[in-house]
Amino acid sequence: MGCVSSSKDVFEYHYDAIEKTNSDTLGRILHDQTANTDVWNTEIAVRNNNDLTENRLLNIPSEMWDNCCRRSGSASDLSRDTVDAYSPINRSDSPLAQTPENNYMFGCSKYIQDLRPNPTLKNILAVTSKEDSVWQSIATTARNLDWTVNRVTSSEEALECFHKGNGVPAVAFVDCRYQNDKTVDAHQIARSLRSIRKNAHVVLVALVRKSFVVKNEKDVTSILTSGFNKIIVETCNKNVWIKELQQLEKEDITMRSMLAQQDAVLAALDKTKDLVIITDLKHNIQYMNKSGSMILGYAAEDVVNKPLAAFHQLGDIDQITKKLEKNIEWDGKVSWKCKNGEHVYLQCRASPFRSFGKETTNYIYVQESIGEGHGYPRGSVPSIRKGSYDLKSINSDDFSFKGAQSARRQSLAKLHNLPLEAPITKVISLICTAQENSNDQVVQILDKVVDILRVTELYSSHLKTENIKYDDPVTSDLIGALITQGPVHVTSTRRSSNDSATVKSQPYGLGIAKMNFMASVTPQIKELLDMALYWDFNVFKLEELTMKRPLVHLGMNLLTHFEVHKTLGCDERTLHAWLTVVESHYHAKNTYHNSTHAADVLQATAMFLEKDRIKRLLDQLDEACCLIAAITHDIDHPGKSSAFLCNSQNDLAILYNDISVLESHHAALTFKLTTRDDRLNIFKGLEKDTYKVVRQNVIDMILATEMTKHFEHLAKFVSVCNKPSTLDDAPIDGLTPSEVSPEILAPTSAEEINLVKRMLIKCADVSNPTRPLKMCVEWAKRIADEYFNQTDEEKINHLPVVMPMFDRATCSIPKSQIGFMDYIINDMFETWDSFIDMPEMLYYMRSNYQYWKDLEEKGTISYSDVCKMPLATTLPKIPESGGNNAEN
Ligand SMILES: Nc1ncnc2c1ncn2[C@@H]1O[C@@H]2COP(=O)(O)O[C@H]2[C@H]1O
Repeated sequence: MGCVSSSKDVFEYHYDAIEKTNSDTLGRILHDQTANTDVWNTEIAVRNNNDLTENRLLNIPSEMWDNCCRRSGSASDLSRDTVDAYSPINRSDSPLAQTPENNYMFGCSKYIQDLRPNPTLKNILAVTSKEDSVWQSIATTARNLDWTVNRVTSSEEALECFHKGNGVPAVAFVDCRYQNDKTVDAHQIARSLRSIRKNAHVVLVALVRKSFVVKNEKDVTSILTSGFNKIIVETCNKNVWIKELQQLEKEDITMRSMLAQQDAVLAALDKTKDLVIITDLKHNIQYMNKSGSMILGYAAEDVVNKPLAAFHQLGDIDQITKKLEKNIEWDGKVSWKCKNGEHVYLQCRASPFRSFGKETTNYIYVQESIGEGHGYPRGSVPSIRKGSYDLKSINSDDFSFKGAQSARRQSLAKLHNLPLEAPITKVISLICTAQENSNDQVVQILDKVVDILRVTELYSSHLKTENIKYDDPVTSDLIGALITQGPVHVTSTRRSSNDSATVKSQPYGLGIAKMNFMASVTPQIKELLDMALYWDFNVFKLEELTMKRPLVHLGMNLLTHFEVHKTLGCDERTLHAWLTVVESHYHAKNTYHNSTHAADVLQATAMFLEKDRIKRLLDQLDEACCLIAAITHDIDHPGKSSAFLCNSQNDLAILYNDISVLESHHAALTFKLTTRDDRLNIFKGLEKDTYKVVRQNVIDMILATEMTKHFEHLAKFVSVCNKPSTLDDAPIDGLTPSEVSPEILAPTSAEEINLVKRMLIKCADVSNPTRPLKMCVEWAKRIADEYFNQTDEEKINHLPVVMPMFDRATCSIPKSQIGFMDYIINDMFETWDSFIDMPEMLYYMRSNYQYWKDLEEKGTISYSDVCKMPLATTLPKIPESGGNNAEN
């Protein structure tokens, strides 16, 4: 049997396919682009005694029969001049429209043989004005083979049969032997028939005289191009008709069944909510279903034959197509460009498709159906999606819990129909849609998911000391205390008689601010401040050199470096006065929460602000806010935790209703102090609206330092901000910034920038474990000391002991540091480093961690042990130095 091809290599390919598939009905056509005329150049290969030979038979003008595909008969058919042709697969009105580049093979015999033709299709219409012995032979043979045969005598009657629509014959035999017969006009019948889409698959057979085929190639072409599929030479030999009819049944009618099924599949694809795209091997779109058109907003003609990449938002289309070309399925999120400029981000499965044989013929992209308004540009999803929340069909079993679930989902469905645009309602809708087609187990799990999502504090951690399994009790105490809001719920409610929150250290007084503050500092301090923008800056040395006034010194240095006074429109004198007053409101007696800690946080903040990524994101007003927040974030810290203040019913806890007590106080006091005296009011020069912005920003950042919200802030930052930057030059996952979708790019919205600023101050606030070892250990001792003081005071005053493990005599300092780093520091700083790129910070973090681990292995190391210990001085140098070496 044969195949059709316009080029030798394709022919050979086809030859191979025939051999591999044992096909006896393969067909293929190539549009001949080399010819000037628009023709379908066809060749036929014939298997004859297992040898394949190639014959050129016909060139068929494509304008007459645009999707012709020719198939040879068997060798014996050819010898008796039977020419078969069929063309049903690629009608121009088919969505899979044929294109010059696009070649379709079809008719793999195995595939066809597997398909049983619909018996109602064994239905012949004989169109002839003369019922002679040839017709009788055809009719009798056909009826013996269980065909239904009807006869009409004119073109009009024949067309009426097709146009009526009921019981359209599968095969029409048209008598073409009498060229002058006006009652049966073969060309008119063929053309009228083919002009109606539903008749595209009717097999039209021309009954001709032998002389017609032998002598008249032009007429053969003319008959075929008018729409006939087959030309059969007249004969009364019933064996020939048996063979023809069997062949018709086995191949042509089956092909028609296949095509009907294909139409049904295409209709189904048009009805599905999923977005379906089919491409050819060159990744040009051949088909997009109606959902696709509606979701993306393109008409079929906008996309057909266009490269898929043109509708793709991400630069990773190459990765997808490369996988497909290796015959590997691809599963993931794809961002498609809509006609209106928006884009939709859909879960997509892309698969290679083999029509037959071993070679891929197409690629199919199926995008997960998602509910109304979820991911689609607004207004672009038409009523096709209506009813997608009809949940009646889900689990209509009589189990009562299912009934309850169903009712719940129905009420959720109602909720989704409200014009709510909140992301969480979209997410819940998506889940409900997913539940529609899920099994009971998945439905129950998704119900739980919905329950979790319904709580408002989506990002807040629900970690509770009672349900976290900590490695050791010190960690449990520390992390539990840090992340738990409000008072500790224990029986004792006795109020502290010695409420340290009311005890403030004396302010230093304003003094006389010099215009050139730096000129007044000692050379030693000046030298130290020259290192203010290095990560190993020694803030303890500054504390010592400035007699515990590091904040004013470092503050003046860094605020003028960032020209904060210019941004705020104030003079240096005001800046100095303000810093002096702020520093005076830090409690020098606190071992940790004193102005040295504020200076340390300020220094870390300034370093972060110097990072390229941050510089590109923040403007000067943002920078000023960050620095101001860092300076004031712990102002008037009593050296006790919020929990302590709540438990002791401190005035601040009462004022702030046990909610974010300390952070609220730091923020409120910052503005109270700053604005009550013009001489230190650094905001005095700001416009009203700008002041509002600054106030909001500073408050937001100070409140962000509250550790009970740590996981909430971190999760938000990770989910929203930790993406590649548009402005980064370095390739991101192999993509250049221009190839990366805007939606996965660096944050730009005000809210996203806020998340970055929150993360920035949070990291600065707890950066001490990422400092050089000497400083890291000093901070660890200081915070532990402060915790011990609190425990002591709690015990003395019979208050609930917030962190009982933090007992000066017994607490293991390495354990406390390992716990703090395991739960709070390591993940946060890995995340932050991946955003700002600060290798020295990570280097110290990791080596300090190892230091604590090594110590821990030696057994319990108490506070006094750590105080006595000489520090390891042989730490390896950091790969890329962030500055001088504080170890020295
Ligand atoms: N090295 C450390 N070890 C244990 N806890 C710490 C350490 N550094 C900071 N913290 C805690 O983290 C908290 C961050 O917010 P605060 O400054 O209010 O109080 C801080 C301390 O309670």
